Amino acid sequence: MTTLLQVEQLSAGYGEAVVLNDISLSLGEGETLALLGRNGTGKTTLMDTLAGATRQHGGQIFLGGQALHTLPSHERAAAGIGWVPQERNIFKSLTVQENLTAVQRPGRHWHGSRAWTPERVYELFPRLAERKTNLGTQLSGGEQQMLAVGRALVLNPRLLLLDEPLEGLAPIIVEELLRAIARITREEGLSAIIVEQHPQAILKISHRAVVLDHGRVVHASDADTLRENPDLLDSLLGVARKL
Ligand SMILES: Nc1ncnc2c1ncn2[C@@H]1O[C@H](COP(=O)(O)OP(=O)(O)OP(=O)(O)O)[C@@H](O)[C@H]1O
Repeated sequence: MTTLLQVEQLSAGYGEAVVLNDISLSLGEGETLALLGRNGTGKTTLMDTLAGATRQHGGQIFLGGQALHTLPSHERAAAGIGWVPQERNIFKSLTVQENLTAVQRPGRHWHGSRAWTPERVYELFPRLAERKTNLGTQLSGGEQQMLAVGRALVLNPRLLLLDEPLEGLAPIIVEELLRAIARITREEGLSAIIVEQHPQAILKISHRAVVLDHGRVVHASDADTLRENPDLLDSLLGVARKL
């Protein structure tokens, strides 16, 4: 398995405050990582740090062998990071179609995979196809999340970062998004890191799992180890909860 992402002794935070301490992890090409932990343990900070949106205090990040830690955020996007932050950064004053075409990088795709285009995004999310001419403000929360994922896909990333993509969505939309995420990752082989508060659904489609507590890695294994051992999962998240 070729290593896609290599994180070494990463520490980062906001201003002088250090939130992440000595984080090391790696992810293979085509693998999905479930990033777990109770509230406030640093999951979002880690995603933001990979995307270049925090203050890095130490350590290194490599994507496909290329050093990311020296690059500003927009150059990390060009290097292959597709970031879907918690706040779903879509352009609300543009239509669905404009949101997708504004950021599209049509010429780029990796390892012979099929390039993502707005048309492919519509095929993945038929609800968006019906809303092509709607403004971002006219979309439901679920549709906004689909559009946020679609915007990251048309950048044709090497690594997709999904921060709580299911948060606050109706069960039927959660099912649709989970199916789409499984298709993108499991079937199409796009590498991803997914932060989620409800771990079972994400562990089912992930290869690897990492649990954070107090900004440190307290568990790293294959996803099945945690999925098949709910007591271990509870104790990892439960221990964190008591602290
Ligand atoms: N912009 C910020 N400035 C300063 N501190 C912050 C900022 N954002 C988060 N923090 C702090 O960093 C720590 C980790 O927060 P983070 O949001 O990364 O955790 P999380 O595991 O993603 O939690 P959640 O599940 O609630 O999103 C917390 O102590 C939080 O207060």
